Amino acid sequence: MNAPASVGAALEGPAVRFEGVGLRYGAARILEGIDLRAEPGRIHAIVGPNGGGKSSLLRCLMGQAPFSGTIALDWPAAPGRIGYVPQVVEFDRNLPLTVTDFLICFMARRPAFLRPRAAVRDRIALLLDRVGLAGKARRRMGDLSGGERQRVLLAQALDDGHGREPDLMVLDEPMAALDAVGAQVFETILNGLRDRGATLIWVEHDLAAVRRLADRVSAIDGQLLFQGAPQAELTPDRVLALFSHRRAQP
Ligand SMILES: Nc1ncnc2c1ncn2[C@@H]1O[C@H](COP(=O)(O)OP(=O)(O)OP(=O)(O)O)[C@@H](O)[C@H]1O
Repeated sequence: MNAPASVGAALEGPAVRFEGVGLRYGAARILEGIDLRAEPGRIHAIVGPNGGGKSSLLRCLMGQAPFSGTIALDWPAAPGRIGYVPQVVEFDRNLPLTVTDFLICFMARRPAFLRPRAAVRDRIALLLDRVGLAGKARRRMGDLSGGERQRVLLAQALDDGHGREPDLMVLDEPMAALDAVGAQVFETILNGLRDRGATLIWVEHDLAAVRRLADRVSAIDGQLLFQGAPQAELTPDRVLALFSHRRAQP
């Protein structure tokens, strides 16, 4: 089987600017005054305590939450491709939706009950192999383990429907259920995208992984608490302060 031409091709990530971003749900102030800038060819991690607003910030970026302030994508040329790995997607065990059906919905832009074209089937096989799920194409989504489901969510973000990888990759705790091999697969994919020029914005709780992989980290708990290089910023004192931070109540 031939790999799509874009595997290994250069990517053109945008600079992503968040300026004074705020988010309220009714009276609840979820985010306030968030300023950060993610650069192409860099992995930008976002860390912070549960309920600190990390997923909400990604939802603002993806146009899924009514934020105030500015979020701008400065593409180097024409707007490129965006991949999004959400935190969780639940599937009913009785839903007759296989891994292949699920991926077809994203990649073929046509109903899953229509047989996919051979080229799409080949790309799905390639993607599943890449995330370590070869042989699971016919498994029902509801029957997958948590880690297997996370690998499928990663796979769907790696192909825009035309065999092209994302220039901007947005990931919400993609490693939460991965085993050691899955984490290794994930790290290889992340590093590969970064090395070829993608912009990566990555919400993560595993601070050791952030120190290992990220070029920059922003710590948020409703507001931006600190940001910079992970090795310099994620000191034991800073981490303790971050996770014992008490947010001001609205
Ligand atoms: N649609 C909504 N309506 C009201 N409150 C919401 C809504 N979505 C999120 N919240 C609240 O916003 C806050 C931030 O949630 P969010 O999921 O962004 O946090 P997080 O930092 O990603 O947390 P975790 O680390 O647990 O994943 C939480 O208190 C949550 O209850």
